[in-house]
Parts: sequence; C-alpha cells; structure tokens
Amino acid sequence: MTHARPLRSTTTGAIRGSIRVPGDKSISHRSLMLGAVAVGETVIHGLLEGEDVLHTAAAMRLLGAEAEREDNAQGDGVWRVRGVGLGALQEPAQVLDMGNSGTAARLLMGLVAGHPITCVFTGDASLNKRPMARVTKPLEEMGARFVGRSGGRLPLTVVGSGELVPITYRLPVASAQVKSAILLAGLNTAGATTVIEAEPTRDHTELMLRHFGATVTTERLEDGALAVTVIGQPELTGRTIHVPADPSSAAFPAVAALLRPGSELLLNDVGMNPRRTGLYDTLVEMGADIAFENRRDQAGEPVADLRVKHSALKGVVVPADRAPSMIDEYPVLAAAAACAEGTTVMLGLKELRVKESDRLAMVAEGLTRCGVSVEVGADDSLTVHGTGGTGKGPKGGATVATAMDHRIAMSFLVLGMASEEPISVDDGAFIDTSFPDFVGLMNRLGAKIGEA
Ligand SMILES: O=C(O)C1=C[C@@H](OP(=O)(O)O)[C@@H](O)[C@H](O)C1
Ligand SMILES: C=C(OP(=O)(O)O)C(=O)O
Repeated sequence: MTHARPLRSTTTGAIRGSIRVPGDKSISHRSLMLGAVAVGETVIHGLLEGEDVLHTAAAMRLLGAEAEREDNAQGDGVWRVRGVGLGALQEPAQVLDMGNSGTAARLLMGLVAGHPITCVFTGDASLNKRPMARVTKPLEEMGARFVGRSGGRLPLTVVGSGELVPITYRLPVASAQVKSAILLAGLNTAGATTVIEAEPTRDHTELMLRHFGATVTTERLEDGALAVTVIGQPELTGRTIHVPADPSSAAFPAVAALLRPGSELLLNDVGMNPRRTGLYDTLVEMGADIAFENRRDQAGEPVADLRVKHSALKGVVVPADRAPSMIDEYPVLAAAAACAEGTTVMLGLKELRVKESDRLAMVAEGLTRCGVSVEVGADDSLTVHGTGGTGKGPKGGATVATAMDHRIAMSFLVLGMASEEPISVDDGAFIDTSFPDFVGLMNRLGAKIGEA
C-alpha cells in the first residue's frame, strides 16, 4: 500500500451479469480469531482475502495458531486454521500490525486481553488516528492494562491476564467492535461477562461463538436494551464455516445497477443478517426494484440471492436508529441519493466521523466537488439534494479525495458510472482492504473504471 493508485470512472451503460462478491469481512475476521483459540481444525470456505483479513491471519500466526490457504480441487480458496486452544495464545515476537482495520485491532485487543501475554498493536496512518479508548476502558475494568501514547490511539501495548474479572458493561456507543472485544475478553474469564446494547449492532460474534460451542445468551431488559452474556472458559471446538458474500461489498454493484438504465444484476449468496441490511431496506423505500430470492440459512447466517434492476429512486428520510444496520453503507447510499429525485436526509451519522476517514466530511466534500448540493447538520446529519431519478446523474468532472478509505473510493467510482463527466479518486489502493478485484469485477459487469 505504498503507492497511491488514482482511478477514474466514466459514464456506463447497463450493468448486467450474475456474480458473487467476496466474503463477508466481519465474519472472516471472526472465523480466524475463533478458529485460533479453538481446539482442532477450523475449515473456512469463502474467506475474504482482502488486506484487512490477511492482517488478522498474520496476527493469528504470530500468536501461535496455524492459518493457511489451500487450493481445493475446484480451485476455490479454502483456509485451514489449527487452533491453540482457549488461553493458550503465545506472546508474539513481533508487533501486531493491523493495517487499515478497526475490526481486527479492536477485536484482537479483546481476545489477547484475556491471555497472560503482552502484545504491541499498531496500524497504518488511518487506523492509528482512530479512537481505541472505547475498548481499552472496559478491558481495563476487567483487569487488562494498556500502555501507549496519550489520547488512546494506536500504537498500544496490551498487557493481558489469564485472570480477568467478568463485568457487566453498557455500551456508550452503538458498536459491534466494542461489544465483540468485551465478549472475546470474557471468553477466557471465569464467570459471566455481559454487554448491554441499547441499539442492536451486528451479532456475528455471538452467532459464531455459539457455533464454536460457547454459551451465549441474550435477555431483553425493561428499557428495551439487549443484554448479551458469554459464559467464560467454554470448550471451543474447530468448526467448518461458510462465509456469505459481504452485503457491504454487494452494495456497490447493487447501487450501480439501480442507477444505470437497462441494468439487471444477480448478486449471489449475499449475507442477509437483519442487523446488516439497513441499506437494502432504505433502497427499497426509495423505490429500488430488488428481489430477495432463494432465502436460506448458511451455517447460522441468513443469505439470499439479490436480483437488482434499474429503478427511478426517490429521496427519503433515513432515521437515526437505522445507522447500526447500515453503518458502512452511507457513502454509497449518498451516491444513490445524489442521483435520486428529491432530497434524502440521513440522520445520526456521528460514528461516520471515526471510520477509516471522517466519512461524513469526505462524502460531503466529494459530492460538492461533483456538483451535488449537500448540507451537513450540526447534529451530524447529511442532506443530499438529488439531481433526477431517471438515470440523470450529477455533473461529475472532479477528482475526489479518499483519505485512505476504501468505501469512499468505491462509492465515488460508482457515482462516476452515472455522472455526466468522469469522476476520479485520488487513491483506489485501499479498495483491496475489503474488495479485492473490485475494478475487474465492476468492469466485467459493464463499468468503465481505469487508471486515472
Ligand atoms: O464488528 C464489525 O465487524 C464491524 C463493526 C462496525 O464498526 P463499529 O463497531 O465501530 O460500529 C463496522 O463499521 C465495521 O466495518 C465492522
Ligand atoms: C469501518 C470499516 O472497517 P473497520 O472498522 O474494520 O476498519 C469498514 O469496512 O467500512
């Protein structure tokens, strides 16, 4: 990731085809981490081989597990993880570099906090700016120690313990990463560790912990919040995992197909966990023609095939309580909103400010450059005034800054497919963190994305 890779996207015709986007990033991270602390072998089909997940695989190896890709007879990548058993992660001889990935850093800090080892965590320039106190605070309450710069940013040294105390912790911010870090620390902690969440965030950790043999219970509290409890020191046994296609990655070709006249696209095997599908609910409200076909269950996670056809979209108000279920999809929703008829208002976007970039600022700045009228509210809302709704997109003709953020890059390349003049992004290299071969796949469907 040393060289910037500027990319340009030019107005395209119909988007047509049948594809499977790469595996779910959240589930991929978790399958490597849990496989590493289980006894025996975990076999992972469809692991995302994006940079973020490869950083997790490398970290698990440094912590003593085996995690390798093998080519099966069909030529598909299958990963085998040989776990060390819970409590037996080894002290790594090197710094754990989590690259661009908040999920990898925060979840793994939780997992190692419950081990009697010391680990140094770092990341790239984007990750090292992101807030970590949200995980270090509850983990300190459990008995782990953290040493690092002031301000609670990486690089940080985690001094873990095999004798953490269980806590009950109410999340101050809706975050599956914080919830997961605490549950993973609770895994090697005697007793019951409970996380209370007022707003439902993605539950892949809970589902996968159960899949590996842990006891995880949920209880609805009087105030409507959900208490999630893990019982510590379970027997975790290696499992087979089938990773669904990532709904957050499918969002980009889906929006491209909605925007381009004549499009019909089939997206296979897309994860449909209800805590992830806020974007699709919103697009349907905007008038999107999306059929959810062949709904089924795949190793504990719901999946479906999505048939997406070009649609005239209308602006809507997206309520704040939908944010956790579509948190990574606001940039591409903003691209869709820019092409819709009327105004779209997205409420409650404060958390977008602490992602790989300040996504609220980067989206607003990029759209403005492309000739779209937007307002950012003092309440962290984003208002986008659409340019049409019948295939007519914004003016474009600009280069957009991406600030090391894959989703900003992909969102503006999708917008360039529908704008009057091409849209360039200053750096598409970070797309490899979550969606390897994004450009090749989009171009096979009909996009015109190339080097700028
Ligand atoms: O748990 C996860 O896998 C993730 C949780 C979300 O982050 P937060 O927990 O910070 O909201 C999301 O933005 C991220 O891409 C993946
Ligand atoms: C926010 C994201 O990931 P992470 O927090 O893992 O860096 C993302 O993929 O959009």
